[in-house]
Amino acid sequence: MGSHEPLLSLRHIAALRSGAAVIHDVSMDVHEGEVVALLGANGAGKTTLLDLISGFIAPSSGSLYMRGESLAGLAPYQTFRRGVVQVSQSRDLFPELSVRDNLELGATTRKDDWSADWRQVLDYFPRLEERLSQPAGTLSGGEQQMVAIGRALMGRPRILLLDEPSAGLAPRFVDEIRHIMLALKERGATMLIVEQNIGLALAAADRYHIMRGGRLVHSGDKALLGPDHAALVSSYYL
Ligand SMILES: Nc1ncnc2c1ncn2[C@@H]1O[C@H](COP(=O)(O)OP(=O)(O)OP(=O)(O)O)[C@@H](O)[C@H]1O
Repeated sequence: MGSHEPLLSLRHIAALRSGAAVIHDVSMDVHEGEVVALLGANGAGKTTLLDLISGFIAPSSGSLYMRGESLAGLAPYQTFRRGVVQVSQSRDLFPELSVRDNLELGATTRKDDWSADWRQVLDYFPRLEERLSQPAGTLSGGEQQMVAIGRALMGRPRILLLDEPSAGLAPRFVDEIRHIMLALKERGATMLIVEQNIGLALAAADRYHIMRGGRLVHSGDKALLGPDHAALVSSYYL
């Protein structure tokens, strides 16, 4: 049980959706402070894998561990309390509630003082500070994504799962997402990032896995990828 024990560990995970096998024999580790990109075409199983880690779906076989403790049978709120925080593609904001209330919801289960995280989130996303009393539903898609990420950070995640944070966003918001990923990486955050934008996914990544048909078909170190990385990575999608 040294410091080399992974923060998150998946072993031979399989899963069904509506009775069909969609994840097959996936094993992977994410270490503390590591950023891992999960790549692959639509339908490869990336979201399902994040949902398995968060406890929204139970594996049909295999095991999941957080620091050596099994996550089997835990409900999503229990994995959340262990520090697994997912920002789903749908963002799941409360559109009628203010930006402030949406952000604070991320900290409701915390007993400690979260004021430093509040300050940090507003430093990351200054445009949210100007909109704190606005209903979240009135924000642009990019701003809503910032609220979703900010709310996740208010929970002080041990591992942040990001599902396609740039999907549908205008280029300037994609740049902001890149900036925030790099800033989080700089501060030692542990992240598993699903992203169709390969360049964005790899910007902060240490390692990557490519999924196809519910399996990991290729894995590697970002540092070993050459300048043609997008072509190389996408060649595994087909
Ligand atoms: N609720 C569901 N019921 C049945 N099948 C599903 C369900 N959700 C996903 N699937 C199927 O599971 C497989 C994996 O889907 P998943 O959404 O995990 O892929 P993905 O790689 O995240 O793709 P995308 O980028 O489109 O979200 C696909 O074949 C998909 O059709």
